Amino acid sequence: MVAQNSEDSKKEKDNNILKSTQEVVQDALGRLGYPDEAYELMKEPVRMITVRIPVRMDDGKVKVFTGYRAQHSDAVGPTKGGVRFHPDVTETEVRALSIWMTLKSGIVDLPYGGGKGGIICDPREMSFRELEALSRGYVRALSQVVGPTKDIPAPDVFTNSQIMAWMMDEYSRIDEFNNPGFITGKPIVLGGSHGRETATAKGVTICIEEACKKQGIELQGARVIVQGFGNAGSFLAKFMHDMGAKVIAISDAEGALHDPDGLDIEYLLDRRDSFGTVTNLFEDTITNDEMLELETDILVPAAIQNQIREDNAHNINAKIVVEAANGPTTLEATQILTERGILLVPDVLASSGGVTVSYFEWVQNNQGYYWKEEEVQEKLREVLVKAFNNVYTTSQNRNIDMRLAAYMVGVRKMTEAARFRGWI
Ligand SMILES: NC(=O)C1=CN([C@@H]2O[C@H](COP(=O)(O)OP(=O)(O)OC[C@H]3O[C@@H](n4cnc5c(N)ncnc54)[C@H](O)[C@@H]3O)[C@@H](O)[C@H]2O)C=CC1
Ligand SMILES: O=C(O)CCC(=O)C(=O)O
Repeated sequence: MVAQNSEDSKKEKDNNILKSTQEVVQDALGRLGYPDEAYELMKEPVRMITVRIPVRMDDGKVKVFTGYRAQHSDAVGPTKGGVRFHPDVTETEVRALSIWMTLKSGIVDLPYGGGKGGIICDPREMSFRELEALSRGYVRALSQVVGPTKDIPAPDVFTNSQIMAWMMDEYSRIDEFNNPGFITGKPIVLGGSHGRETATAKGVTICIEEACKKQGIELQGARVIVQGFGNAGSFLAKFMHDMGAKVIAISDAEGALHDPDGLDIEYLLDRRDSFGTVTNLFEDTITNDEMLELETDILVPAAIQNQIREDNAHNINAKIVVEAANGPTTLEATQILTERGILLVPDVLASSGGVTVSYFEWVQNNQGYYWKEEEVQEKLREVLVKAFNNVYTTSQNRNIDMRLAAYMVGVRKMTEAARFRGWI
């Protein structure tokens, strides 16, 4: 009964996420003067695929997993976006995530539409061999509809460069030649790009720097809270620490650590496991909800959806909220934070560093010529600073919050492409 209830509540939350996304997309398109057809086209993915993947588990029994791939829009170019492995993945969540990927590509001006995938599984409870079989099975099931000119996957929650390597290998076998451009976030030796592993956190860092400049906050000595200690959160905590900010709290799925004098980030990075869990090594922890309400200068949700909601938004005690995660703040909470004068830098802008360097990886794969780390970092900064200021200026000029402004910037490319193609 409890499981049923929590499943229902997750479904309800995902429905709300999709509905809110559609609401803001419609508002953004309307303000730009596009016809209703533009919204009809944009409100759902053009293609939604469900796959069933049989995997022989280590105990000899076959378990059948359910996976999804949403291809939101191919108006601009191939679809692009990560694949998450998580027990709570739902079809609705993947649909919403694919719309956000179209917005991200529009905001940072990439030649892609949005895509997103997910498999309902708990990789923390699976062996290496089982994970490999699942990753390969997912690619086999989707091989007709993905590929370097069709739909290009990448890492997301609980997936990493090893999983990308297995997927790339499987696709290359099916395609009968080595095809690194099929997927991004690969290990460097298999055609991965320098800087992809840290790209999401680097992009968030650049947005924090820009937001601090606008709000007159000195980053040196500023207090920072980071929710989630995986790919996005742990590198972000490190970058903030290296830049002289004071990371006073971090968390993972098990709980949170708080030290008003600043945490020992190097030690925590050293001790975290491959799923971004570290708080289980400590006795003196607080909950994620308690952590979100601590007084701080900068709050970065870098874990999962629905963390800042109507019921806790009034208690958020930060000057800036920068969304590294996809969908951590509900629409109602966005409004409350904005009314309270808290600057919220939305996910579709703040977390777009990952897909930006994924694009660089794909370009390098296509040309077979690889860039130095400095070149990647320089290009990433150029893209993110421009995107941040574009969204910020739109928000100031139109007197709207940064989320709506980001959506206005993000919807334009896809809609213009669809118009030129004669679709709307
Ligand atoms: N990896 C990437 O390149 C990108 C990731 N993102 C987003 O960033 C967020 C984090 O992704 P990654 O760092 O890649 O994932 P990850 O799998 O590396 O780390 C996830 C972290 O979140 C924590 N977590 C999971 N459930 C939680 C809960 N209920 N409460 C608190 N913490 C919880 C985990 O313990 C772990 O520390 C996701 O929303 C993802 O979609 C966005 C853009 C790109
Ligand atoms: O790197 C990519 O292609 C996609 C990253 C992603 O899934 C995201 O930004 O949410």
